[in-house]
Amino acid sequence: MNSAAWPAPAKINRFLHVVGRRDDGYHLLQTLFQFLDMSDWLYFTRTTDGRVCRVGDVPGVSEAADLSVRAARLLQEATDCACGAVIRLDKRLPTGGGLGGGSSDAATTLVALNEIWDTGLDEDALAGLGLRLGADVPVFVRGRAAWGEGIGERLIPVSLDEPWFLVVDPGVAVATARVFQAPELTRNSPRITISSFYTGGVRNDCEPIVRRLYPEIGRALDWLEQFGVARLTGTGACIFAPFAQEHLARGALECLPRRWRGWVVRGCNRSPLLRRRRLSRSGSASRVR
Ligand SMILES: C[C@@](CO)(OP(=O)(O)O)[C@H](O)COP(=O)(O)OP(=O)(O)OC[C@H]1O[C@@H](n2ccc(N)nc2=O)[C@H](O)[C@@H]1O
Ligand SMILES: Nc1ncnc2c1ncn2[C@@H]1O[C@H](COP(=O)(O)OP(=O)(O)O)[C@@H](O)[C@H]1O
Repeated sequence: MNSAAWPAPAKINRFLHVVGRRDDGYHLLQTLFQFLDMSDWLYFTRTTDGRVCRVGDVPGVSEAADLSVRAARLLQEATDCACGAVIRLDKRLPTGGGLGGGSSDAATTLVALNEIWDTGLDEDALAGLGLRLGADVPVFVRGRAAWGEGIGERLIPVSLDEPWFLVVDPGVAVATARVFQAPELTRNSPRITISSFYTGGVRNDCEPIVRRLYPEIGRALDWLEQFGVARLTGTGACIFAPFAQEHLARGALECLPRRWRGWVVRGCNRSPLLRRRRLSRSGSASRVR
């Protein structure tokens, strides 16, 4: 039995610029990923029958589509592993919220089952497998706050300030593909260097599109802006604003209109998963099929 709890933390995009587009339609980004001390929780039981299944309901996510189940099957195939797993997902992060919950569930599954099944892949191999499941999965596998380029898979670890954040969920599910398909999306933001982040010349290029497609998110941004710089994470729906001290963020949370949900959480440069995992140093990417 391996039923210990594994965290699948949230991420935010401290900023997000769209700097181009690949031939396959995917957008080239510049972004800063940071983790939040706020997680889904996953429980794994190793079995010997080779089956991967999920127990329990996850609202809006069928077992077959669940990225944790798909990640387990991918790891199994890639390593010819004969083991199976029963997966239980305690879903805490809003789905389609721009907090990367599904991608994080996939990354935690890859990292946890690599350990539980003893499949011996190293971090690069796991990140490569993760990329097949989604653009955001590699940063969760690596677990370090990062400057991201490409579609988010070219990652340079960074050490950012770790403020408290008030994160607000306006209760709308955003379809990432719909935002990226919008004709008026800015796709040619000039490339910047990391120092621009600290001098304040950054934004989230998806925000004007999201405000138009999902007016409730615009209303939430306007509300949060009274406390400081409010920004969308990823393609939304969640938004965040930093606070220098926890009590200031909690004071703002107390004023939150009742129709929205909010959390006061700490930004972290090392993800809760990184603290939990024990990656094999001798693992070999050559074991990936
Ligand atoms: C935009 C970001 C920023 O962190 O965040 P979210 O708001 O989704 O969390 C991510 O890059 C999202 O990553 P992820 O959620 O894994 O996206 P994927 O499943 O790979 O892609 C969903 C769809 O969005 C579009 N897409 C996604 C990423 C990207 N760089 N360019 C795109 O054009 C594609 O149409 C793709 O089919
Ligand atoms: N375990 C999962 N948790 C959440 N969403 C999942 C999961 N597996 C698949 N999905 C799908 O992934 C999509 C993106 O979900 P999520 O990662 O929560 O949001 P975002 O990409 O906006 O940060 C959802 O529309 C959902 O259908």
